[in-house]
Amino acid sequence: MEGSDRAAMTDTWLKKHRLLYVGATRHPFVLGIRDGSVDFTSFKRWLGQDYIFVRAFVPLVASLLLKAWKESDDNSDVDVILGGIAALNDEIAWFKKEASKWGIALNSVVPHQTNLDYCRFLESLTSPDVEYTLAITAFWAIEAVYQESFAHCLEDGSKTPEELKETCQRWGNDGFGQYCRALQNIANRRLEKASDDVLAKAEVNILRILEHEVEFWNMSHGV
Ligand SMILES: Cc1ncc(CNC=O)c(N)n1
Repeated sequence: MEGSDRAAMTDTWLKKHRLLYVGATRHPFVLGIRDGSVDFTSFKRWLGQDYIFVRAFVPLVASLLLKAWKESDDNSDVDVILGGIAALNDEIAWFKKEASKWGIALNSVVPHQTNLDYCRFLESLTSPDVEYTLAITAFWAIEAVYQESFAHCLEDGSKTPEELKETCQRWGNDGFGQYCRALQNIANRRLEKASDDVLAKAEVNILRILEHEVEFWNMSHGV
C-alpha cells in the first residue's frame, strides 16, 4: 500500500468501485420504491427472501462479537456489535409482523438460489479462520448498502408509498446511519494496521458483497 492513504481505506474503496456501489445502492428496485412505481409483488418477494437472509446474518454477527471480544484492543467494538445484535433481534420480530400484514407465510418461503449463494458467503465469513478485520469490514459493507439504499427512499422529493415507509425507516433512519459509521470507523482503524494480504482480501470481499447485493435486488425485482 505504498504511497496510498490508509486512513480511510473504506472510502478509498467505495470511490474506486463507485459504479458497483451505485449499482447496489441505486438499483432499479430501490429507485422504484423511491418513485412509487415499485410493484408490491416484488416487494413481497424481497420481504420473504430477506427474512431468510437476515436469519443467516445472525451467526455472522455472533461470530463477529466473539472475534471482537478476543482480538480487539478497543472495548467499544463489542458494544457496537452488541447494538447490532439487539437491532437484529428487533428486525426479526419486525419481519414476522410485516409478513403477516402482507399475507406472507415466512415458513413456506422457498429460498432462491441467489439468496442461498449469498447466505453461503455469509457462512464462510463466520469461520474462526477469518480474521476479525476481514469480518468487520464485510459486515460494515453489508449494512452500509441497506442504509444507503433505504435512506435514499426517505430523502426530500421521494414518493415512497406509505405502505413501504416503515421498511425504509428500518434501515434508513439516522440511528442506523450512526451505527454504520461506527462500524466503518472500526473497519478503517483495523485496516490501517492490516497486512497487504488482509487488505487485498478485504477489498475482494467488498466487491463480492456489492455483487451479491445487486443480485439480491435483481432477484426481488424479478429480472
Ligand atoms: C440482502 C441484505 N443485505 C443487507 C441487509 C442489512 N442487514 C441486516 O438486516 C439485509 N437485511 N439484506
